[in-house]
Amino acid sequence: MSQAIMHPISPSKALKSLYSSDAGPLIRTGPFVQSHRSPIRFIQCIYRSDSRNFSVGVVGNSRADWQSSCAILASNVVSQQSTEKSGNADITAINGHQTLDLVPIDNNLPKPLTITDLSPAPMHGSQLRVAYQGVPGAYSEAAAGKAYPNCEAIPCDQFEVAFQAVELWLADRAVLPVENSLGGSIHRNYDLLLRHHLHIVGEVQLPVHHCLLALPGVRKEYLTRVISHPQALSQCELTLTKLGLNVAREAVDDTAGAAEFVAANDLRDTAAIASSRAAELYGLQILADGIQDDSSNVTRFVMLAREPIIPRTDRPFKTSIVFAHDKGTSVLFKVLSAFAFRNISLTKIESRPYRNRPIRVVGDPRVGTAKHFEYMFYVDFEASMAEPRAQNALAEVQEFTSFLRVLGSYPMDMTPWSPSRQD
Ligand SMILES: O=C(O)C(=O)C[C@]1(C(=O)O)C=C[C@@H](O)C=C1
Repeated sequence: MSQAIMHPISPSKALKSLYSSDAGPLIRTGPFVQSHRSPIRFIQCIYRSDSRNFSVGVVGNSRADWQSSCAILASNVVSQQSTEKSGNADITAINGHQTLDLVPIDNNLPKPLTITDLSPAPMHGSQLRVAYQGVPGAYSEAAAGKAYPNCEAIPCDQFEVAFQAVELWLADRAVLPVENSLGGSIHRNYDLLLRHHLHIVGEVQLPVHHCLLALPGVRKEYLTRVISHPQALSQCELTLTKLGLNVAREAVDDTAGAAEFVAANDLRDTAAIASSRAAELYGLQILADGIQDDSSNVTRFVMLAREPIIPRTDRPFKTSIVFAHDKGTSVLFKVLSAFAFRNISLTKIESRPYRNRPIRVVGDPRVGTAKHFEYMFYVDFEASMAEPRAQNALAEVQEFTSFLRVLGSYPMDMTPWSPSRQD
């Protein structure tokens, strides 16, 4: 990962680039995007091209088309690889349909995306550019480095800007926290996943080891305030009290930003909760090490890209979906049973307000009416969209839902567990 300190991208910079001539096209794709009972159109990005363009192959309109395409793509791994090795440029029509004339005429035509290409390299030929929220020394920067070693990490001042950076081709990927084992879900990113149309292409789980940082020479007794990201404050809540730090706790945008703020403003009464890398970068001393309330404190990040990856079955995959339904929470059990019957484990369920229709009024107006809150449900399950059982489960889920979108089907982070320090 690039070691240079970079300044975060701000919303105005991201927007300006929208109008600059060299900004690439904003292309949105979405497999399984279904809205209010319209037929599902199964779309898959199957070809990639040179620098700025890529084609989207429309696989078909029916679930059967999608299923057989997935099966064909999965079973063609070997034959496709050997075709490429032999230099034969002929491409078999997918699922028997003559979808596109793909015989290359010159070298600028789109090149086929190979099935092994789980996470395509940057199309501009340089280092992979990975947007994250925060400043250098933030845990999100470390997560970007774990997800994409040797990447160029691009700091952004807000989560929203990281999404825009990818959409506007300023970055190739975004790496964003979605949940922490102590602090819980990062709701903002769940809402942004729905509002934007990026695809989840991977996940990383990062052990988070917090330090209490202050200017050199400052002692705990001088402190009147501790500042950090709200997640970090909540992850260290009990330990701060045990350390006798019953002082004001103030939230700022990110942990490393808190360290930078203490250093830049020469604050001798304020400490920051951040990583040891932040201490190094901003010249602070470590007053206390490992102050998270649980030693196995882990944050889960997702990697986002403009294009989905092709799901596989030769390694553990996870799929993330979001859905809403017309009949309130009463059908939630039926929806979830679609997974239970197929022995598919759910690893996460989250609900957020259904902002299009947050309230449903029920009951008899003569007696009184109850106001039920409506929700969007986010579910992660342990299966790949290339597996028929996952496709069948989603077909069943679709029967009970008014909205269903697959956010991504991606390899699970299977890094061996080591709660030792990683920051
Ligand atoms: O502030 C940072 O360093 C971040 O990367 C953000 C963040 C978060 O949003 O949860 C990431 C990991 C830690 O859980 C604490 C904070």
